[in-house]
Amino acid sequence: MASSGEFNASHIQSLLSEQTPFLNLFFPGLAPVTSSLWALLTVIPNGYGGLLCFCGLLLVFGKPHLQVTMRSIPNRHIATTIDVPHRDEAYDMLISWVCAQPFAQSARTSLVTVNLKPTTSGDGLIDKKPLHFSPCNGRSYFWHKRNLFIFARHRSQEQFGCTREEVTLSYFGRNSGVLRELLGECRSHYMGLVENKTCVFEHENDRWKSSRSKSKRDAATVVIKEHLKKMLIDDVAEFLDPQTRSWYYARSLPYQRGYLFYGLPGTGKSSFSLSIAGRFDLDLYVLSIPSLSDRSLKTLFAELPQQCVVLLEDVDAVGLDRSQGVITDASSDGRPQKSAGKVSLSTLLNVLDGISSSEGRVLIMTTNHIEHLDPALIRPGRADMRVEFQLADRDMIIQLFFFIYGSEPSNLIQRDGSEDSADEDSADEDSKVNITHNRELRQLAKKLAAKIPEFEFSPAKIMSFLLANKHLPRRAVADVGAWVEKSREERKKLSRTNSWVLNDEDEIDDH
Ligand SMILES: Nc1ncnc2c1ncn2[C@@H]1O[C@H](COP(=O)(O)OP(=O)(O)OP(=O)(O)O)[C@@H](O)[C@H]1O
Repeated sequence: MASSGEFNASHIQSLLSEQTPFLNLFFPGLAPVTSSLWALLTVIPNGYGGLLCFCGLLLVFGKPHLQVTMRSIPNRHIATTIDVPHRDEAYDMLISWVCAQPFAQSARTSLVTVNLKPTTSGDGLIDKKPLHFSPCNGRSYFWHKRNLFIFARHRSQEQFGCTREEVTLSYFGRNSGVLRELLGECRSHYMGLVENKTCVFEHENDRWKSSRSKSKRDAATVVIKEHLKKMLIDDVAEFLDPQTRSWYYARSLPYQRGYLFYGLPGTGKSSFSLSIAGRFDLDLYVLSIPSLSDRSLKTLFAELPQQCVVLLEDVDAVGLDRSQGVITDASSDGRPQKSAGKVSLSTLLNVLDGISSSEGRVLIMTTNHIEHLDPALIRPGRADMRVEFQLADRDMIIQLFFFIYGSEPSNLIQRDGSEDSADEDSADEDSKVNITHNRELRQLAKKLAAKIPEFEFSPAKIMSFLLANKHLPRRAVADVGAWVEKSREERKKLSRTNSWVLNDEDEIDDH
């Protein structure tokens, strides 16, 4: 009579032999390996040993699948998760908070980035190229307010070299309020970082991407005619007033306002747009028409938030033809030229008026060539105000001088000498030095303005000259005559080169 041990061994042996074809089903192509392994198993007399080997094999071959399952169990049944889209500002909020946490410093796989905003340290000094480490390609566990969280981030390379990123935040528990609270904390942290800054968004692959946060630009730092500056700021303030919003809604009018800033390059159109966004604490969304297609323009406009400033640069680069799929546009010299995949006028007009246009939008279009714009683009409703940004006149030159060399209010320049002497009589020693300094600055400013011809140079050009002498106002005044001559020479040379290029192009076209 066979012992029970023998019976069990032979029973298990036969059982296992029956599994071989079944195993081949799971590991196709590995028949030689699996059959010899089973042969090995079947000669093991002890059934438990065989079972152990079976489990071991399962572990070896099924490990990847097992890992995924084990990982997804807590996610599905124990944890609460929030996905954070890569291109949304919520992502910046989360990442900037994560970077500041101790667990981010000790993560085994990190992503290091330079210049993640902002770059100013606590004491107000610029922290040059700070490094930021954030956990990457994996999961990081961290405790926060007695809850265990998982920060998971996976970066992968997509087509055309784009990086795709998936970020999730989970916590072990079923109360989604905990995650929302943490994200609220991330938001407060981020808002603290961007306080007194203007968030600038640019486009990347048809999506908005927060590109940088810039210190708010004070309107006083952009030198344009005072009455124009005041008119524009008052107009935007009035538009953004909640009462105006109700007024628009009551009449079912689209709550939008458009401006056209035109003028030569370097006259402050973009700078003033930035200062408007900063003044009203709005984000700035920058679109450059030459780098867009019809499709991307539509997508980007559809994704604009409710209240923001949209800066549409170089609108003269839009197609001249109103039809879809336009093939002509205006070149910088004004002559139509062939182009492909550019924004057509009809698409631009549609997105400006379309239902996808955001409410409370302040649209600023800029151009160097107002004469090339289709009247439809700049009619009231699309461009409610048209403002010319001019080359520097005497007043602006003096303002630029004080902007660089001192904080003297520009209206002091208008005073006559008698007020100076009255000031001087009542001043103590320290302020006497200041008054003498101010008086000298005023005289230097007037001299400089007398040497630069009005309406010939852009504020940007004069600014760059003054910046080259930023601590030397007297030298600036002494050198300005030579600078004017040199700049004129350069301009002549440039226009000669341009006309050669144009003539050459004409000849090529004729052939
Ligand atoms: N009116 C101005 N007051 C102060 N700074 C100015 C002014 N105009 C230009 N600048 C300076 O010159 C540089 C270029 O100015 P900005 O980009 O605003 O000019 P723009 O008119 O928008 O030029 P473009 O038409 O080429 O886009 C900036 O650094 C800005 O600070």
